[in-house]
Amino acid sequence: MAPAVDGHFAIIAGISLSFVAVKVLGRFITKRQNSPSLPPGPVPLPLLGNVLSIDAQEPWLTYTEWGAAYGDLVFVQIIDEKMVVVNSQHTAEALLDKRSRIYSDRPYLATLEPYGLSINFGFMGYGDEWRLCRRLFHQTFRSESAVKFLPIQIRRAHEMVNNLVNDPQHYHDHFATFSLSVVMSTVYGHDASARDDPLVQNVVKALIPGLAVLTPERALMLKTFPFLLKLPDWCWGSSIKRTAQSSTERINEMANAPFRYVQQHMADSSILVRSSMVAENLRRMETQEEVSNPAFESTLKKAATTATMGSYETTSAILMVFVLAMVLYPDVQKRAQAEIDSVVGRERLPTFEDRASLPYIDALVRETFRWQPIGPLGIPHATSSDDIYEGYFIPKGTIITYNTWSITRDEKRYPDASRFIPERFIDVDGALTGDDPAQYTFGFGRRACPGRYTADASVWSAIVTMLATLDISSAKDDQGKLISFTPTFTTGVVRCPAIFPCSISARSRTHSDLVDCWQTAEF
Ligand code: HEM
Repeated sequence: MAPAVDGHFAIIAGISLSFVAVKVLGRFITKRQNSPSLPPGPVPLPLLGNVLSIDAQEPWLTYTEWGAAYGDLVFVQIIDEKMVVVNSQHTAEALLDKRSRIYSDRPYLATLEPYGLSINFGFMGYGDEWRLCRRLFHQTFRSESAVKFLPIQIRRAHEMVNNLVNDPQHYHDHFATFSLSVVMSTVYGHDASARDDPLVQNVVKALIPGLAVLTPERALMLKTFPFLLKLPDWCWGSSIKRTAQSSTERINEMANAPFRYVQQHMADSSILVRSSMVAENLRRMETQEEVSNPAFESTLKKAATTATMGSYETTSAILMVFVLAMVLYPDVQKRAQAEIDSVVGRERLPTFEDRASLPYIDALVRETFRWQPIGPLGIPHATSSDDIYEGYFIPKGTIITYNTWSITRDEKRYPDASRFIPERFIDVDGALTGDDPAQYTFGFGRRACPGRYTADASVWSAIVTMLATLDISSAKDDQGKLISFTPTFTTGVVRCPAIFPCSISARSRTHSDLVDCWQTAEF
């Protein structure tokens, strides 16, 4: 009988197991059916994902094409990384602004630590240290505080025009000096000399090679082969380690030298210390015992260095875009100069008090930010937990790339989008429209650019002063023939027009006299 019992038992057990298996399978299938899927996207290859389909030089062009094929949200697999590309302002706001609790992290970059770039809080993960850096930064650069820098910005713009008239060939260098001299004043109270300033040179020495290594390929290489940073000096391939070490040394010097400058000035009672982000916070640190000094000092140094890094390439790249537009669209330049002449006259230079009466200049500034965005993909965010948006599953740790380029190329919003047309921001009454590209060119949510008010004022003061005093046009060769060129752009953290031939000169005798006045004026 025993075998019969066993047989029954086996049958019952079999039926039960099958029942459980069917139940589990049923649940799995229902879950698969009900569970949200990843956003649509191109089919990935095994191991490599979609890497080979992406334009390596201008990835935003590929993402814009995919946006047209798959919609606002596109899922992309890059080797073992998940990425979601956001192709519209509306969806970027819905995720990065309205759900900023989830979408404010940054992806891990294997290049940051070894090259000394982790000092930049713009690349830090979302956490307490980032929060403290951002708070210190915000105190100095929020819109109400940033107004106190306006006189410095105007003064530096005058100095820049002076440099441009005297040495027009090196226009790009003068833009870089302008952008760094503004940030050096605001952050360290340092009045940089117009040329060859040692603190400015430290920045250029550190950042030109430092930012160049911030490419996704370099980060991927170090993530995949971290031993490259540990190779002994005699070994082939150890140059990467040495480049990383020297980058770290240069960045440390760039961070420490201006900090020491403020501390030494504060210690010397005979020197009047200019108000600046670092001086104000060091003073506060002396009076607030509860602040842990070394930790606070290190955070302050990070916030200050990030301001320099955040300003360096961005402001000068926008001014390069402006000059390119003036060379290619001379009628725009004429209309802008006519507005300045009629509102400000030719006897004085524009100031911020004139800004509200110069709508065409503001439209031109907006178009400069839109026409050739200097950050076509901004800085990527990352999710810190799982999310579901409009039925799509976005897993924790996904890289979120918002495609600013595709927003600027939306033909419904910007007809003839590839042309430089400031009039698109002017309404029928001649006033500015409500469409301001600052809503998307400075990023989104809690990580949106905290330097945008200073950036906007620097760019406006530089552009209005150049338009008031200079003529910018195509360069001519020795025979007087126009030199034609096809604009090209650098790629890297910031997309900037590569140096192109152009002619920059004072608009008239009156204007060159004004330039001479600034040269001799006591500021
Ligand atoms: C033309 C000028 C500029 C443009 C177009 C620009 C644009 C941007 C963008 C797109 C981001 C990333 C935002 C995001 O992740 O959503 C960013 C971040 C940042 N920018 Fe700017 N920026 C400019 C100038 C400046 C200036 C002048 C400063 C400093 C005074 C600055 C400081 C920063 C900082 C600190 C961050 C990192 C914020 C964080 O991660 O919390 N930027 N900027």
